[in-house]
Amino acid sequence: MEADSKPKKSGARLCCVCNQNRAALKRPKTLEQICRECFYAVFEEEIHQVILENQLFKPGDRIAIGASGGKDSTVLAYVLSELNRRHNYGLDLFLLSVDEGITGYRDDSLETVKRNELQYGLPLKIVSYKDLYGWTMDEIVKMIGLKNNCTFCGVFRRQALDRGAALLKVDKVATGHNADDIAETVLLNILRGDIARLSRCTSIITGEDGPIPRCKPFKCTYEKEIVMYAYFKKLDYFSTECIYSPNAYRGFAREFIKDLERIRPRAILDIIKSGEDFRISTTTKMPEQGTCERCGYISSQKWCKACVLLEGLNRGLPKLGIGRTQGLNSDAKISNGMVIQEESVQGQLFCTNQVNPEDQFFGFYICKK
Ligand SMILES: Nc1ncnc2c1ncn2[C@@H]1O[C@H](COP(=O)(O)OP(=O)(O)OP(=O)(O)O)[C@@H](O)[C@H]1O
Repeated sequence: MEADSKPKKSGARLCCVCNQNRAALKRPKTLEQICRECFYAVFEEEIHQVILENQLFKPGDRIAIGASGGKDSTVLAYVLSELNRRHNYGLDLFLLSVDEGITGYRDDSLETVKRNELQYGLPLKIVSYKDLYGWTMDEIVKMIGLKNNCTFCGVFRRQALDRGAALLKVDKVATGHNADDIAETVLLNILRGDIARLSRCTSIITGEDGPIPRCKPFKCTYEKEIVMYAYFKKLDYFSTECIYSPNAYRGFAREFIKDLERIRPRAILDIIKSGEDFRISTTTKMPEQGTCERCGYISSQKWCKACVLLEGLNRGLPKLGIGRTQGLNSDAKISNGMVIQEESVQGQLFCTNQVNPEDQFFGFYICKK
């Protein structure tokens, strides 16, 4: 009889990486049986390689991590701090949070970010919709209901992150968008017939033509692995879904991808790859970037989307900015550097040259009536 040279451990499998320790989990991305220590190592090393291959950062860069308190951005803050120390990236890292004003959701998740600030020793900056736009999401939802509220939130958050990043004077914003998020967005853009957007959603760095570029170090990182990492490392994160996000269409795309992943884990990376290849072959052009005549933020239209949405809110016509924005964009007139609407408006718009010295983009404020 042949002698069994393998260590006997009551039916336990060995880690396929170190061949020493007992496997503690099956890696969702590769289905390999792996021990915890090796999982941490491969998880972090893959992110490090993505950062190097795509030259996401330069020594001396100031980087704001978009910190929502959720699993993705919490793991991102933790892993980036670790890699920065381990590999001497030479980065100055900051946490940047946007308070959308959602009671029972963002207020709680911001408490988590405040703890992360202390746990990881990263300075935190919080900017709020209320201060920037005069409206909280609670107030917006009260006015417009649940339908379409994600449009307001998404547009405002994008600008709010840029404005917070400008206050921190950072070179780049890193967000926790993961491979599942990107695959989902690829599918959604295809389903909407919006091939032109595949370029932006699959790019690991975006906004290089805008005020502050963004990057996604988790572009190739699977959501399930992020959850496992956070769980095993006992990271402090907030795990409730937004109370205002009944985005059914995205939900279907998400479920579809999860089903595909169960059958074939590589499907997630393959969808992203398909999105990238579409990008190469498409001749569809994105609109040219200019600046919003009202607030100075980047825009391909006369007015940026946030100004159009705000105008609707302030005029008590919240649907104004949903869908096509052409009307408002052709209505606005400029007089002495101020934007004047032809019709009388319920909520008046005031433009001012008194720019907050710390704020590079906005030279106006809007008073809500
Ligand atoms: N309120 C916010 N403040 C700062 N950054 C944010 C905020 N909301 C989202 N982000 C950034 O955008 C990324 C993607 O946001 P999304 O809303 O898809 O959340 P998510 O996939 O649940 O991520 P997370 O688990 O980090 O909340 C986040 O990982 C984070 O980096």
